[in-house]
Amino acid sequence: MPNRPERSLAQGLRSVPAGVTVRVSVPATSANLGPGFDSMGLALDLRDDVEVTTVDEGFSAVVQGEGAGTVPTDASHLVIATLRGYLLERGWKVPGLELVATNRIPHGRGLGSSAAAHASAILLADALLPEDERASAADLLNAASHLEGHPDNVAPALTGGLTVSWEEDGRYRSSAMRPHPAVVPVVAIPAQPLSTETARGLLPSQVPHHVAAANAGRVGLLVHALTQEPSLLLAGTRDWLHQDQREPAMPESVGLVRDLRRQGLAAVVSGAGPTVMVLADGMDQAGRARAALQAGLEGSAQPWRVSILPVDAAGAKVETHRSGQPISG
Ligand SMILES: Nc1ncnc2c1ncn2[C@@H]1O[C@H](COP(=O)(O)OP(=O)(O)OP(=O)(O)O)[C@@H](O)[C@H]1O
Ligand SMILES: N[C@@H](CCO)C(=O)O
Repeated sequence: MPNRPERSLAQGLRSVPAGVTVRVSVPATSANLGPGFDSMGLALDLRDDVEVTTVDEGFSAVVQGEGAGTVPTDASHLVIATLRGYLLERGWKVPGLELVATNRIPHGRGLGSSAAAHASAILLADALLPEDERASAADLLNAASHLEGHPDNVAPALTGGLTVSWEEDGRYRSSAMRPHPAVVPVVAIPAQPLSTETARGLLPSQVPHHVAAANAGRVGLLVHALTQEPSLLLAGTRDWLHQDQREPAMPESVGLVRDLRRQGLAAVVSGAGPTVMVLADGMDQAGRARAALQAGLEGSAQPWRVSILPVDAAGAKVETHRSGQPISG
């Protein structure tokens, strides 16, 4: 059978043959959405496209767009390293890879760039395997979430739309919903990044019971507001668990969120920040949110990109091409 992998007796690993091309396209995501820390996420219409081709030897990456000139272009590239690690866990290896990434998701801004990279790697690795070796969607979500450390970005990156994720007995799971069509995300993305690791380091290990209870109530309301009644988004996005605690690392963003909320706009810190996102109720409010963001950022010492970033409903897309055969979805 053409392209059938051969067993490597030396390591007991099977090898993906050279000449296989796989492409993946994964959307940006905004996690937390206010009170849903490490559980809620929304896919946004901005994509990273990654293509890998298996070759006889060597690992190299060509990176265009976001991260070009800063991320590694050798075997330590996040997608290449993650892809190889996952294949190894599955009992496979790849002799060499050429990767071409067209990145549009800015790094370290709270828009799920690392989750998109982890999801891309797992999907690409899975697509390189023969069909009878492929994992289920639930297993792919679990694997990518473990790499990320939490599932809130990975889940919407895979399924699109709005997701609620949870962990049970060491396994990550997720449920996807369709957001109400009136919900329009508006983002303000600063030039200066903030690593998720730094932002997580500012969180307390414990919170009072009444704080946890208040946040839990707002998450329930948030799901209702996002899917049924967007007029409740301001109340539904109220958080006490993480945004204020992270203010020292992103004072401008947290100050802007407060200012916008006082104006009646459902503003949140996107993911671990420092991007600020307003979940607007309809296009008129989205226009007001954009103007309010621009006004609030006048005089900032750094440039910000303010734009409407619609919800992505499609999630990740994968295409495979096996030596000479047409690309298949
Ligand atoms: N497409 C990519 N290719 C290579 N490395 C990447 C890619 N995307 C992210 N990274 C790595 O991940 C880092 C950013 O991850 P980090 O978790 O700090 O922020 P984020 O994922 O953009 O934001 P958040 O998790 O808050 O949504 C980058 O600095 C880079 O090292
Ligand atoms: N829930 C995560 C999202 C960023 O990866 C956080 O806020 O730290």
